Formats: sequence, C-alpha cells, structure tokens
Amino acid sequence: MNPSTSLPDAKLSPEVDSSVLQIWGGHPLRGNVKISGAKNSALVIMAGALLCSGDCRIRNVPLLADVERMSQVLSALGLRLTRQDDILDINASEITTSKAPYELVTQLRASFFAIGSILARLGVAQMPLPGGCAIGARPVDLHVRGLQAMGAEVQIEHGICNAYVPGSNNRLKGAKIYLDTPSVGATETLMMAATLADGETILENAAREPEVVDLANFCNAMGAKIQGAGTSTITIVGVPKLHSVDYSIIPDRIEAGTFLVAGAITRSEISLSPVLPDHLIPVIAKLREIGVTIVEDSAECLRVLPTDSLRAADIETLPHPGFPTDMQAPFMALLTLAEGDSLINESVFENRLRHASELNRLGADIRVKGNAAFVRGVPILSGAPVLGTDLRASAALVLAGLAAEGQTTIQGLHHLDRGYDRLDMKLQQLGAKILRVGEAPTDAELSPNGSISPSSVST
Ligand SMILES: CC(=O)N[C@H]1[C@@H](OP(=O)(O)OP(=O)(O)OC[C@H]2O[C@@H](n3ccc(=O)[nH]c3=O)[C@H](O)[C@@H]2O)O[C@H](CO)[C@@H](O)[C@@H]1O
Ligand SMILES: C=C(OP(=O)(O)O)C(=O)O
Repeated sequence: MNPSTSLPDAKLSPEVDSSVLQIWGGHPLRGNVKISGAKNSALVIMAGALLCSGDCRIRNVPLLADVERMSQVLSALGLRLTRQDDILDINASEITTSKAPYELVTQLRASFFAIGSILARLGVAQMPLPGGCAIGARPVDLHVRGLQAMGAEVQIEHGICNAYVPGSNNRLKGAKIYLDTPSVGATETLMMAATLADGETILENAAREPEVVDLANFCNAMGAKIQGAGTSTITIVGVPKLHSVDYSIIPDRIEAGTFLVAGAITRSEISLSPVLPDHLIPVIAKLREIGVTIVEDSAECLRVLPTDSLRAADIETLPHPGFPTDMQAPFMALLTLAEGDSLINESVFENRLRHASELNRLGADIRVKGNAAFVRGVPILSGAPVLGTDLRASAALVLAGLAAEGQTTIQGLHHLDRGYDRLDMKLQQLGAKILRVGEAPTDAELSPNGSISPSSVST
C-alpha cells in the first residue's frame, strides 16, 4: 500500500485509539460535500477481486480503516495491492495461501465474505469468523449452508470456518439456494462462489441492496454471467475464468444519508454529490415525512434546505428497498428534536439500539423496550461526554452533537473511522466546529498532497 494514503496504524487497533471528537454545537452548516465511494461496495468488491486471474483497477475507493484492513487481508493471502488516491489496483494472479489471518478478519465483517471467492479460486479456504459492528449475533449459517449446497465440505472449529471442495477438479457446483432471510453478506458470498462454479446457481430470496448490484456489475465486467441482481432471484452461470477490469464503485448511500440528516438536524442548507437518488428513496421519503425539504438539483446532486420544525415519524428498518438499518441511529438522533412521539422498530438486527442511552446523556428522551425505541421529542439537546458503541451509533452522536448546545465529546472513534471517510474533516469544511483531539491522523497521513483534497469538500 502507498503509505501516504494509509490510515495510521493506531487506527487499526481499538485498544490504542484514544482520540476523541470535540464538537461545539449549534452552528449551521453551509456548502457542498463530496460523497465518497460506498464502504459496503468497496469491501466486497475487494473480496471479489480474488476471483480475477488478472488486474483489477477499482476506482472511487473510500479512505477507511476497514478498507485498509481488507487490503491487509488480501496482502496476507498473497495478492499485490497498490493505492493512489482513490484508485486501488489489485493483482490476484497468485493466491499464495487459503488461510486468512485471524487478527485482521476479526476486525471487520466483509472480510468473511471472501470465503466465497477463495473457495471458488482454490477449492479450499480457512476463514476465521468475522468481526464488524456488535449489533447482534450476526451468524454465518446462510453463507455456510449455501456453500454446502454447492458441494463444499464446511466445518467451523475453534472459531475458524474450514471449507474445501472434494473431487478431482476442486470446482464448486451450481445449485438452487433459498436464503431464509435476504442476507446481504450471504448473497454476496454465494454470488462470488457461483461465478466460477460448474453450472448454474439460482439464489432465491436474495438481498436486493445496491451494493449487491454493484458487486454483480463488477463481476460481470470481469466476464461473469450474473443476471437478476437487484431482484430477489439471482441467476449465475459459472465460467472457468474471469479477466482484468477497470471499475468505479457507487457513491455511499449511507454517508449521503448521514449528511442529509446533518443538514436537517442543524437546520442548514448543504449540497451533496455525487449521489444516486434512487438508492436513497426510503431515506428521502422519511426525511420529507419529518418535514425536511430535499431538492434534486441534478441526477447526481441533492440539496437539503433549512427546516423550521421537525415532525415525529415512525420507522421500521427492513431489507432494501425498505428503510436501511444503517440509517436507523442517525434518524434516531434527528427524531430526538422532532415535535411529538416517534416509534423506531429495529427489525434487522437484535441489538442495535445502544446509542439510545448515549443520546439520553445529551438530553434526549428515549425509552427502549426490546427492539423498539420510543422517542419523545425535546426542544433542545445539551452537550455532554458520550461513547460511540458502533459505527452508525457514533455517527448519530456526531449529528446530535452538531445540534446540541455547548460541547460534546465523543469517544470510540475507531468505530467511526471504520466506515466514514474523514467525516470530521468534511463537516469542518461545511463550517462545523468539530475537532479531533489526541491521536488524530495528520493531513499528510490522510492524503498525498498534505491536506484533504479541495475537490472532496468545498464551501
Ligand atoms: C459489510 C456489509 O455489507 N455490511 C452490511 C451488511 O451486513 P451483513 O451482510 O452482515 O448483514 P445481513 O444482511 O447478513 O444480516 C441481516 C440479518 O440476517 C441475519 N443473518 C445473516 C447471515 C446469516 O448467515 N444468518 C443470519 O441469520 C443477521 O443476523 C441479521 O439479522 O448488511 C447489513 C444489513 O443491511 C448492513 O447493516 C451492514 O452494513
Ligand atoms: C453494520 C455496519 O457495518 P459492518 O457490517 O461492516 O459491521 C454498517 O456499515 O453500518
């Protein structure tokens, strides 16, 4: 990896990350913000690069700790990687080991999805159970059962998922697979596995998230035969080999949604680009229900206008195209300041409401029962020290801090840095009074020319 674009090592280990964010709330935001490439596309497309016997050039790759760790996983498997700005070049002509490193795989979720591509390429894989946000049990049974249906022998022992394909040609076989729940990761793992399998695979009740479609487009650009991505039935006809590719990943709809909420909660006008508004339909619809005006300035640019009063709204998280679970925490922050009572039902993950008690430290009025949060709107929030417990929980606290009176201090930034590309710097450029104190990365560490790229944020 090009050291100038790597996040510092301190970011890779939660234990040693002692930096905090200080926010002085109550300041309006103004200007344009550039939305980075999608985290959940970038990570799985990097796993997909393992399928390719040639060179993969991946563009619009966000600067994230998870991307850095995923790069390290791929390097440990013997791939050659170089990064220049947001372009990542990966050569997987040689995979030197089928064993993924425990200490890296356990720090993120998407690393596990590479079991599908390693198995497809080598016929054998040893993959530790993954990490990622602690928002529920997050089993991998659907991944495992799908691979077994394709002919793999799979056993989980001592926290490692050991898989191999018996038989002389080591090639997985196409199968008809029904997913009990439309798991994003299982859909992606099995889709990658099926690209090089012998025969046709049909995935039923597949996830329909835009990142699944992005992965399918990436694989098809390498010569895979995948049809139906974005619908509940995906058909993959296996091919013997995939070829080199130059591919640009989609904008991050969750980062875009977070900035839309930032505009709404600070009653500000900000523009966001590039975005794909079709990927944000449930988020935009909910913001409009809350009373926020969103304007589509162009096919790739959204603008949020200042809002006088926010209205309460109920939210239920669902698989795409329902309301995304990754936007639940940011919306909870917003609804703390809405007039009236909102009910939030988290139905995708069983333990994803831990930010509620932290928002209450800021003066919110939220009661949690099971998977439901009852949010009674309050007129103001007031700054306090708080702890981010996962990626989107941390983002919710940043948003609440931007609106709160006085100073908010947020700990637990290793979560934020996993999945937001320099959120604090982008907000700073929009006029937020936000400062990283402690082991903050220097400008030189974050970009090759010594400062956050002027094209990434402008006011
Ligand atoms: C890296 C990545 O892309 N992460 C996203 C991905 O996570 P991830 O792929 O882990 O999420 P899933 O869609 O798999 O999880 C959805 C539900 O299915 C369950 N499940 C999943 C797999 C399995 O084998 N068995 C099982 O029961 C999970 O526990 C959860 O309750 O989709 C989630 C849901 O949109 C997002 O919140 C994450 O940001
Ligand atoms: C849950 C998330 O990420 P991961 O699946 O990587 O833990 C997220 O992006 O909100």
